[in-house]
Amino acid sequence: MLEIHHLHCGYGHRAVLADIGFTLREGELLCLLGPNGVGKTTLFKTILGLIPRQGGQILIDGEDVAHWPRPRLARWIGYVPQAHTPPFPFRVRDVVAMGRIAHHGLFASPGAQDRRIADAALDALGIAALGSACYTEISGGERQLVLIARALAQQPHILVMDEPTSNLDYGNQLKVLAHVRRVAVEHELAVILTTHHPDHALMYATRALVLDRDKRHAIGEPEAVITESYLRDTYGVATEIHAITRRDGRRSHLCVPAVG
Ligand SMILES: Nc1ncnc2c1ncn2[C@@H]1O[C@H](COP(=O)(O)OP(=O)(O)OP(=O)(O)O)[C@@H](O)[C@H]1O
Repeated sequence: MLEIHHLHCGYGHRAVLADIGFTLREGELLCLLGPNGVGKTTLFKTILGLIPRQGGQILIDGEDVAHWPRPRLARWIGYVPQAHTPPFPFRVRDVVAMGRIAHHGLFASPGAQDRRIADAALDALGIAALGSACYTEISGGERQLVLIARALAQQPHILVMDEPTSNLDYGNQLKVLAHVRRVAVEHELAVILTTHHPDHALMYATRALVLDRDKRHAIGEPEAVITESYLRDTYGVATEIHAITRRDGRRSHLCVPAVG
């Protein structure tokens, strides 16, 4: 669904990432891991057309998006930004309904069906009770959940999420990742998200894309690319990655610090 070929990203003459390539298929959840400042958000902004690419191709459904008008791109890609400073004190329910703008245009009011979709997104994330609250008066974690609900209400084909769990409590981190994973499978949504937690990728991702300090990248099954040597070389910490069998019999991998 999304194909990235030899993509070069950066700001003006400043190169940040070079020669990035990967594909993202429907139903997939791709986790992007890499150290602070390596260029994860820059990659997302380039895919979203928020900054011009420095080279390469970004194809959606086989077509280069270089000259796509913004509304067409918005019908395909939903975005959950890293941080969001609310400009106006909208009600939470209205912020989520804004996700429907991609389908009807900026000046159309959301209809009953749009309201139902927005309310269902709030409900699915366990924040239906916040619907009437003022967006500027809820906590950072609640705001993050609202932005995720807005992106899901948009019903895009591709969902790009920049550290969607960074402000969430432990329970909400797991609930959001499990929900997004489920939506990806059930609605053939292609998801790419950044996280700083190897376990998020090991537990929930279908594939992982890892960037090292030299900005080289590797993509593959999470346990194939998130290795003890990658974590040691990239983050300077010793870890152990263990294969586990869960009580329901499913196999998984977990990363634990190797305490010296
Ligand atoms: N608007 C900008 N103009 C110029 N350089 C920028 C701009 N925004 C970010 N950068 C630089 O681009 C590099 C990559 O930043 P980016 O935000 O993409 O990193 P990141 O991997 O998302 O980091 P983090 O994990 O800390 O969120 C950094 O060196 C940063 O200083």
